[in-house]
Amino acid sequence: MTGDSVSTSSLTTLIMPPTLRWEGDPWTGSLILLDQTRLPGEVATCRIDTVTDLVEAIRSLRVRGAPAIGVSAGYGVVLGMRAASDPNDLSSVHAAMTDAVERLAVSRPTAVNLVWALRRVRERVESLVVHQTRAQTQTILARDLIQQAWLEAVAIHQDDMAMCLAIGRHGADWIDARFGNPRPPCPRLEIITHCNAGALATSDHGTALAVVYETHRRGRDLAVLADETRPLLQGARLTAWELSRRGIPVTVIGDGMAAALMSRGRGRLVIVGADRIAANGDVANKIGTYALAIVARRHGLPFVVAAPSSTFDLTLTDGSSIPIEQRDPAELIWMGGKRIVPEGVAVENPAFDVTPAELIDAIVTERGVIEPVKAATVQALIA
Ligand SMILES: CSC[C@@H](O)[C@@H](O)C(=O)COP(=O)(O)O
Repeated sequence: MTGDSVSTSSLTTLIMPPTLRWEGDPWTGSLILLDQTRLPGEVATCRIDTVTDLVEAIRSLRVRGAPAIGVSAGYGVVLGMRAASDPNDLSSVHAAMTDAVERLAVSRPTAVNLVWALRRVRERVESLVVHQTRAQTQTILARDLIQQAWLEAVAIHQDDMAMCLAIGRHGADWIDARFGNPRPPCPRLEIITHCNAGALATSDHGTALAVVYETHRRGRDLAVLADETRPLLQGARLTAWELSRRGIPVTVIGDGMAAALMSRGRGRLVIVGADRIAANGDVANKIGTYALAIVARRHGLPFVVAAPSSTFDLTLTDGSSIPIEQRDPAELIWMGGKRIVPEGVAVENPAFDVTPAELIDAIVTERGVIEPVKAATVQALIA
């Protein structure tokens, strides 16, 4: 893995660089990731050429956010196929694909977009292999197989951008219907969000933040309160960075502050993203989301989730069986290179929690809005 870096201070007027992109052709090109572990201090990219490097990048959150993990994993399969023991042999490339899919699938357990994208690439490659076997003539070369995998990865990438834009439109329609005329003297809409469900978590635009961007584009006066999101500070480091770069007023608050602010009339709406949504509408998202949903209900604020259909896992009847990633306790024990938890004290670090459907007022998808949130309405839009 190699990379380039530049200090952000000289870049404040530049547009955000892409979260991820493919550079070059399918056979020799690379996946270029914006290294999110280095934001906001540095805008640095890393060049990914192997499955091993991509697994490391996903685990260490260089690339993160459910949709962005899925899109990069699609390209990761291409990298794996290219590294086959005999890149000119069909069965060797096929075996390398299976190996890449298996290794990438376990890189992070909660975001279902990862296995969704891997399945799309695998199915496209396998349908060609089956076709080839039936035809009994060698019409498909190993390099064609790699190209087909890459074309599917590109399609996933493009679909993700289109889904985010559609989520933005449906979410902004929902806000217009709920809060009325967006033009002044309409009071400022203060939106609370958690973690980062923005352009950095997707190919572009985001999910929760796509709604913010579209609502802002339509002329509504709005501002965002961004939870800092302990322990890795995606809210403070990433959401605040991307919103300020796009000219949206943003204020960072500590994770425990939302209830107190709401009790004093602050915040009119909560919008968050999702990593996996069960068939009944239970939502797994960054740890702290559940607490935010409870305090939003207590104070009468609508609690909205924004996610593409690729985030739904209809094989799970409810959220109790969503796998929750347990991350290294060191993320909590250390801060800025200093130990903040005494030696010998136990630490737990679940990265996600599950918000029950009953606390969610609406789920905005690229297909429309699920409201009320329950098994029947999820089924009607997503199945
Ligand atoms: C559109 S992103 C939705 C979620 O993936 C996001 O809210 C989130 O929880 C990200 O967690 P992360 O651990 O940073 O990958």
